[in-house]
Amino acid sequence: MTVPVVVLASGAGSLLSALLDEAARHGAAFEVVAVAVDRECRAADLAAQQGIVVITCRLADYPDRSAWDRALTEQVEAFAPEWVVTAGFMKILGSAFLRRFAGHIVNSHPALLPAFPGAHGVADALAYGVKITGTTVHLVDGGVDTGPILAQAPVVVDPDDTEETLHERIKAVERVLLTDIVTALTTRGVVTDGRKAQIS
Ligand SMILES: Nc1nc2c(c(=O)[nH]1)N[C@@H](CN(C=O)c1ccc(C(=O)N[C@@H](CCC(=O)O)C(=O)O)cc1)CN2
Ligand SMILES: NCC(=O)N[C@@H]1O[C@H](COP(=O)([O-])[O-])[C@@H](O)[C@H]1O
Repeated sequence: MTVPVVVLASGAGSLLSALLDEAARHGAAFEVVAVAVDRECRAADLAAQQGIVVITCRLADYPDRSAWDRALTEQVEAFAPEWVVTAGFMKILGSAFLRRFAGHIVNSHPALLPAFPGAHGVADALAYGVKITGTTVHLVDGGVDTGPILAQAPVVVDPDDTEETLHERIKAVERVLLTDIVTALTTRGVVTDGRKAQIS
């Protein structure tokens, strides 16, 4: 029995693609039952091409942020996911969504949290001059990129890196790490104790 997962995305969809490849594997632990996006993006096109339901929930279509958050929550809830994965989803989820899926939202961030949180983690790390950055997979809590960390992996910064070249190398690591963690969560679950999270 596969575990239902909804993926939220906003961008090129390479992390989504890795999740879909894993879900298509014989014996996969999870199934992507829907993809939710906040804008037209390649991730939406990729999902549609593979016959997966795409939920498009644009902030501009709602009177305010709370209404958007409630609408996104209701539309995702309709698919009864066991887990929600934010894979390049570029909106901060609000209280309705966080309450409904508390403890069951996992995010991939392209930096070694708590360093460089937010929407521009790769650019911020490059600008700071770090020699090593990386990726973090974490549970989403009431903050932004503050949830309990599930896994991290390092990526060396090259002297001639641009944001694009560095981000592509980070994504290559993310695709493997996020897929492994989603598989682990959907087969073994997770135990949290304050800031600490341990996959069972
Ligand atoms: N409540 C939470 N929502 C989300 C989290 C989280 O940790 N808590 N993680 C993000 C993903 N993310 C970093 O990994 C992230 C994405 C976007 C932003 C942000 O500041 N977004 C702005 C708009 C930026 C833009 O459109 O370019 C906003 O929402 O107003 C911060 C962190 C997924 N959601
Ligand atoms: N703070 C959120 C954030 O920056 N998320 C990042 O967006 C990229 C999506 O790539 P993709 O569209 O190719 O899957 C990923 O690197 C992910 O960590």
